[in-house]
Amino acid sequence: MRAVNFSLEANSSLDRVYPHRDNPVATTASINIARVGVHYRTQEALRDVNCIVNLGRLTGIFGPNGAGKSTLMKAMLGLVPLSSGNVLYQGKPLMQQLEKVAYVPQRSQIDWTYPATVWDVVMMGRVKKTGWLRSFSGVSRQVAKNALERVGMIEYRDRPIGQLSGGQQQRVFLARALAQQAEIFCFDEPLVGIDQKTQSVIFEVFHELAADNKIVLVVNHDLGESITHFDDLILLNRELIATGSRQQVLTEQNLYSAYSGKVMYYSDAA
Ligand SMILES: Nc1ncnc2c1ncn2[C@@H]1O[C@H](COP(=O)(O)OP(=O)(O)OP(=O)(O)O)[C@@H](O)[C@H]1O
Repeated sequence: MRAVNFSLEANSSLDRVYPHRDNPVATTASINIARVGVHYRTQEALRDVNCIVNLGRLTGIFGPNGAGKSTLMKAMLGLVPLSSGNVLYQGKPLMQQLEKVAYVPQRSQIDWTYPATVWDVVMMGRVKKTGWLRSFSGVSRQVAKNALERVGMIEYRDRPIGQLSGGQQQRVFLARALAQQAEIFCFDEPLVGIDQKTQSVIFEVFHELAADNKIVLVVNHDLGESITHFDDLILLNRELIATGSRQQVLTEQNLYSAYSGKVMYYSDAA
């Protein structure tokens, strides 16, 4: 596994644990999630969530099953309605800037029987730049080719997506996200049901995107070693339990609060 830099932020831990509430540290380039609540009919899925997603950081949304992780991501992107609060990016509602977002939903929400090749799927990532009725430019084709090469899937370009393994399918959707040339990358459970090679490729790309000053937000539930890849965490259980750098969030107390009891997690503390 690659070496991970565990340096702590300059801010004090209290500043970072609830940054939005008490010590706003958001820059205009961050995503600022303020007092977000979501209801599904009468059921409250999220209550009063306040946090910041910083650019240039790999941020994970963690929490137990049913904690509202996917709901938070969907609410940010307008895929489920907010019952309270707002989500701003660069000081303006994120929902009015969705052309800046690449979103990869959970595998279970994708129709793998859809008759599309790997190439078709990645070119769909260019539609926002090109428009539906325009033919794709040479630039778009080159961007798509580069993206497929980046994830090691170029030789599968003519393969129907339904004929790929889970890991290969995830890499194709990662390539589609790259082809979008977005500012904000949102992935819902990209590590579920994938092989080790795909996991390595995914994290390499995530780190490259963060190093390129993109916002990279990932819903994940695995508290194993892969958690060490994340710079910042948002720990949820229907409400915000903690947020900040990974080291600040991964405390026994926070995990106890989120998981209602003792939980095993990977610790990189010395
Ligand atoms: N479309 C929906 N209609 C009604 N309830 C929903 C809907 N989507 C999610 N829920 C409920 O909202 C709560 C939060 O769900 P969500 O999928 O956001 O959690 P999660 O943390 O992503 O869970 P998991 O790790 O199991 O995917 C759950 O109780 C879930 O059953």
